[in-house]
Amino acid sequence: MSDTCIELRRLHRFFGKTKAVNDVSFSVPRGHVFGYIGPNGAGKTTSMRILATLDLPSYGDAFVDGFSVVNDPELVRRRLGFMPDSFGTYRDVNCAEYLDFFARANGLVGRQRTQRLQWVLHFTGTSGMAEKPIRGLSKGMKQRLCLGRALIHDPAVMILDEPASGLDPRARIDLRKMIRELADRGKTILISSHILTELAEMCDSVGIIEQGQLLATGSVEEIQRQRAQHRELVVRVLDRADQAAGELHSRDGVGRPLIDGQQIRFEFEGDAESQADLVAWLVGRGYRVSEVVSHKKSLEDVFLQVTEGLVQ
Ligand SMILES: Nc1ncnc2c1ncn2[C@@H]1O[C@H](COP(=O)(O)OP(=O)(O)OP(=O)(O)O)[C@@H](O)[C@H]1O
Repeated sequence: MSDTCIELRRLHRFFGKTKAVNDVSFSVPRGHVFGYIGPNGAGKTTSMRILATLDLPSYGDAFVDGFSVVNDPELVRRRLGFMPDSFGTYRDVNCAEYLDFFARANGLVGRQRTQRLQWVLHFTGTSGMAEKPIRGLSKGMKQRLCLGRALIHDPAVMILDEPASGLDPRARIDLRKMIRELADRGKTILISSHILTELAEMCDSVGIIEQGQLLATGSVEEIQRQRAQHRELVVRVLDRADQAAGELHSRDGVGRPLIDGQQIRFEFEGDAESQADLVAWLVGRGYRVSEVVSHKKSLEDVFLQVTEGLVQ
């Protein structure tokens, strides 16, 4: 069994002039949760639909458990559970009937079907709702049921398109726990969101996409570390702040300084050592530095810095 379970290889999908997915490549190892993050219209759903064999690439290919979505869509479908961003549920059937229908559609029979159904109801916490009609379920419960539907044939790979959107905080935490547990049981999961912080805790790695292009991939820590080279510094001097700001601006790695009283605020590109060198240099130039504050970028800042928020 290969260690790579999901792979996008130079994937392209154009709709007329819109480059919805524009040369995207990445791979996800077996048992990992990969967060696919980007603003509206970035190309997440389009790539996920191609992985789920609901659409074809204009160019390039994608692989699920080693099988090509272009050449072996049937084999891909058997290995994959897809949860679209809006999942149709039938209002007048109950939860058990709904799941049973999809178990049958996936070819499960006899005891195997009954056992799988029981397990899915139990795992998704919907056992107590088994006999209840879907129309009375809360949004959180519907999402659990939809996750159950995607899980019913015990797929190796799960593709979840914004499953947390519209959920309350408690339901989000529950969803996160279920996804982590599925990964711990060996499933490989691709999950999308607009919000990096929503996925950061549960993902082994993330990919940030905007306007069809992958801007960054790696663990959240790696992406944060790369970007952490950019930090905001606030330096307070006791006098001559204007002059100090002018001198600072001429230094490498210093963005345009803003002056607020005796305080100078600027973007600084460098590690802790170069920050210490910068302060020593200021002191060496005769400025009396009374305070230095370094703001590390939050995950949201990192996301905003990577993407420009462009929508096509
Ligand atoms: N069938 C289609 N025909 C034409 N354009 C499309 C089609 N599907 C998607 N697009 C366009 O492709 C781009 C990417 O859309 P996509 O739905 O993949 O983005 P997304 O990242 O999933 O966004 P959201 O977070 O809003 O769901 C958008 O500009 C969208 O309008």
